[in-house]
Amino acid sequence: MFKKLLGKQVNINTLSLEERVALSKSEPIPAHVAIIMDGNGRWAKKRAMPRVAGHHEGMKTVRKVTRFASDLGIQVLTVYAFSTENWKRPKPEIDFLMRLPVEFLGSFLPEMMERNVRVEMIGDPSLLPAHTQKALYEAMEETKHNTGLILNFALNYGSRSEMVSAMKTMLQKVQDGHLTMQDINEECMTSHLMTAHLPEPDLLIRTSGEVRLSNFMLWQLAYTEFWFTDTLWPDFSEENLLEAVENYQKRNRRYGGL
Ligand SMILES: Cc1cc(N2CCCCCC2)n2ncc(-c3ccc(F)cc3)c2n1
Repeated sequence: MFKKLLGKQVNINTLSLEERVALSKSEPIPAHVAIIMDGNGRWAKKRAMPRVAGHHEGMKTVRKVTRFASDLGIQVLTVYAFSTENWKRPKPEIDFLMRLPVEFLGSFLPEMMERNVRVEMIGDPSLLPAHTQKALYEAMEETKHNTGLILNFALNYGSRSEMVSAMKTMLQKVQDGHLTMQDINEECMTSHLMTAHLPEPDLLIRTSGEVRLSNFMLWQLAYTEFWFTDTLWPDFSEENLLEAVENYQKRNRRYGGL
């Protein structure tokens, strides 16, 4: 890929990662990047390892990508860690997955504090085990004043249930006289979603070659640029994230206009 540098066309494949980062930071960085982290089971299967080994490696990739996103100046990184549909998986796998937030936060929280990263979540935490909820709430409480990257975990999250919940709240407000029918519009709906305080995603990345949304942020992704890669999530690198951002920066977003 070629980029303009000081008036000259530069083949970025000849540059170091650091040089490409510096070049990328001279153009608009996507404020909000959302990632559907697929391919963990396949990664493990390719190595004749149990599925949970892929999930554990995938957790390390979350740490690596968080560091790089923070260095790039991305403001919000939303990662789809557990969907409402994932409860259908075998119990031992769910039990393992529910321990990953505890391990991640236990080991990475000090560095996130150093990096001024704020931990947030979207989804319904009430069904998560007590130890998972405890780790989450403690991390959100400890990082709530941080003003750097927002690391936003989608946990027990499903977009359709999020939208139904928003509609029920708006309907209740109309019944209670706190809203009128005229108040109900796209902005009102957006303000009743779990992501109301966040910018809409500028870039969605999905790994492992799957090309679908899987009930993820369906309302919020209306004008988001999509970037799909065959790379399995545990193999996803800083280079892959940079490539997605460079590709994003080449696109001319029209939001439906000309
Ligand atoms: C359920 C689950 C699964 C999970 N995977 C690893 C990444 C690939 C996708 C599925 C498996 N990861 N990775 C990190 C977390 C996490 C969640 C909340 C939090 F506050 C800190 C870390 C996580 N949670």
